Amino acid sequence: MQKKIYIAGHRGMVGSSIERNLQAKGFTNIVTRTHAELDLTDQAAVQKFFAQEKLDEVYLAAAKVGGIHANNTFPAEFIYQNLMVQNNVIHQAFVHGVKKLLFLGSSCIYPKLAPQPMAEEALLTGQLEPTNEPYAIAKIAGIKMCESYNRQYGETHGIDYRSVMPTNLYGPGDNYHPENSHVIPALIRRFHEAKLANAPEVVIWGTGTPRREFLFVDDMAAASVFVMNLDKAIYDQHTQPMQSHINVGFGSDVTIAELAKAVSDAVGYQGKISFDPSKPDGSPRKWMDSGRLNRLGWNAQVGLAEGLNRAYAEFQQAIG
Ligand SMILES: NC(=O)C1=CN([C@@H]2O[C@H](COP(=O)(O)OP(=O)(O)OC[C@H]3O[C@@H](n4cnc5c(N)ncnc54)[C@H](OP(=O)(O)O)[C@@H]3O)[C@@H](O)[C@H]2O)C=CC1
Ligand SMILES: C[C@H]1O[C@H](OP(=O)(O)OP(=O)(O)OC[C@H]2O[C@@H](n3cnc4c(=O)[nH]c(N)nc43)[C@H](O)[C@@H]2O)[C@@H](O)[C@@H](O)C1=O
Repeated sequence: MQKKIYIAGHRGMVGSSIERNLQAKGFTNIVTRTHAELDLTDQAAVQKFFAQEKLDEVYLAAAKVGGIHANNTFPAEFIYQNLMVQNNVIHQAFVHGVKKLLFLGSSCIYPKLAPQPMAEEALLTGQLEPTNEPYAIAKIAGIKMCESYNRQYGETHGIDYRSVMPTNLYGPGDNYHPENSHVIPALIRRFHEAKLANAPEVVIWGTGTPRREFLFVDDMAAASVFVMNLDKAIYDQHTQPMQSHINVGFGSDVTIAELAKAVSDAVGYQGKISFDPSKPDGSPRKWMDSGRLNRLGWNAQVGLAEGLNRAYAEFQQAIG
């Protein structure tokens, strides 16, 4: 019989891509619940769900997610909801005999001024970026929770809980909210609306100088499935019990000004691009060292220009 796999957050950008990836590989025994059907911050409901379902594997892609403005404006929601979701899912997975779990963290776990590119060893070596510190603290707790359960129960209970740290993601299923989204969906919407309105100028938040590394979501899903299925001896050989997370990046980064030009090209907007330095820049740079994952045999496939074209096509479909 096929293993029974739960994708937490299957309606989100990454969770839906993981579901498509697994379906394409022939997996049919996939369990999902919408947020309305199962609120993962509700401990009793999560306990009941795991007791009923008897799962083999869990992809934990449900989280409270947003861009720099949302993180800065709703810090209480970001720390509370993320800690609750991951505590409930990881703990109930353990209690109900789930052997394999993959936790999705974020590149914002690393110090604001970490040496670039940021290797896994940079974790907990310095101050975090203030705009997303509460979210980052929750994500660090998730990594440490997986590691702690492995250390205490790995041998006795045969569990193997892993963590991947995605860089900034984009693609089909993204959140295109004008204020609360990440930069790529925000700019796709802004340039698209400016093109339709023949607006002479589009304003980009911040100075345009921060650098970001962008990964297309289907690459992230492929990396998640790859890491989940790595042989334990190989995974253990490339990680350490208290340094077990794996970075997932594209390999190179761009400035926000360069990104804005690339998005305007993808959308076909021909007006002026200007910057509003009164808006926060966030981290100056978050370029990940993905050498650990590359040595394990995985590399990103979708470049930024192609990924932006695909994201814009999906955005146009989504808005009808
Ligand atoms: N997008 C990015 O750039 C990055 C994402 N990540 C991480 O990747 C993972 C997936 O992110 P992404 O797909 O972009 O996020 P999305 O917001 O697209 O998806 C998250 C999903 O989780 C669900 N969810 C949130 N809270 C709950 C809850 N209490 N109970 C049940 N379901 C819930 C959401 O449902 P609903 O919408 O109904 O609330 C949504 O479907 C997250 O862990 C995120 O932190 C890491 C780095 C970058
Ligand atoms: C993935 C990551 O996402 C968040 O961090 P972030 O990397 O700062 O992500 P962002 O996409 O929101 O911004 C990237 C850069 O882009 C600039 N920028 C310009 N114009 C817009 C704009 O219109 N919207 C947004 N959001 N940013 C803009 C913005 O000022 C910043 O310099 C974390 O909180 C955390 O959640 C996390 O892990």
